[in-house]
Amino acid sequence: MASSIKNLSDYSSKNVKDIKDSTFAIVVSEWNEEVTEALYEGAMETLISHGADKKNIVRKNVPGSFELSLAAQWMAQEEAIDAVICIGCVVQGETKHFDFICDAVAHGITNVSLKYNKPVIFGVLTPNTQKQALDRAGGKHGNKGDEAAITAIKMLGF
Ligand SMILES: Nc1c(NC[C@H](O)[C@H](O)[C@H](O)CO)[nH]c(=O)[nH]c1=O
Ligand SMILES: CC(=O)[C@@H](O)COP(=O)(O)O
Repeated sequence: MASSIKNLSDYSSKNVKDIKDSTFAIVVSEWNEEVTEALYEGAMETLISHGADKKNIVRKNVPGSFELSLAAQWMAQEEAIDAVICIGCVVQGETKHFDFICDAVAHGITNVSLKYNKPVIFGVLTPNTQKQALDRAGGKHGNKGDEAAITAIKMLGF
């Protein structure tokens, strides 16, 4: 369902797990920093508003979204981490580079979650334009960071 129809920040909080003792790693890509910082803030606000303790949330930065998979693995292998949230924004350019990054990150993050048997959330925007990115980082279509955080919480309550 397109974000234009379902706002990324609209979700049900029914039966959400108590996460006061849950630990989260948030890995943030530095590419498109204006967007990824907004996504990070959305994810943090959502986790805290649902009862997460700031001392149980660790943030790590990576240069770009392509590096999210390895960083997610480094965090997921830590027994103390219950869930990993990956934050990035890959904007279509003139070449196929966009396709390779998006494909690598989607598959890489999925593989980490399956390997370590814990939620590793794909909080990565893949817009065609910077405007589409901003619309999904706290703009008219909500905040992908909110969606990523509530997804992590719901998966912990599976
Ligand atoms: N163009 C974007 C990139 N490119 C950088 C790659 O993610 C990677 O860091 C580089 O290829 C070296 O391995 N990254 C983004 O996150 N967003 C982009 O729009
Ligand atoms: C997703 C990218 O790496 C992209 O921004 C690079 O732009 P270009 O394809 O024009 O080199």
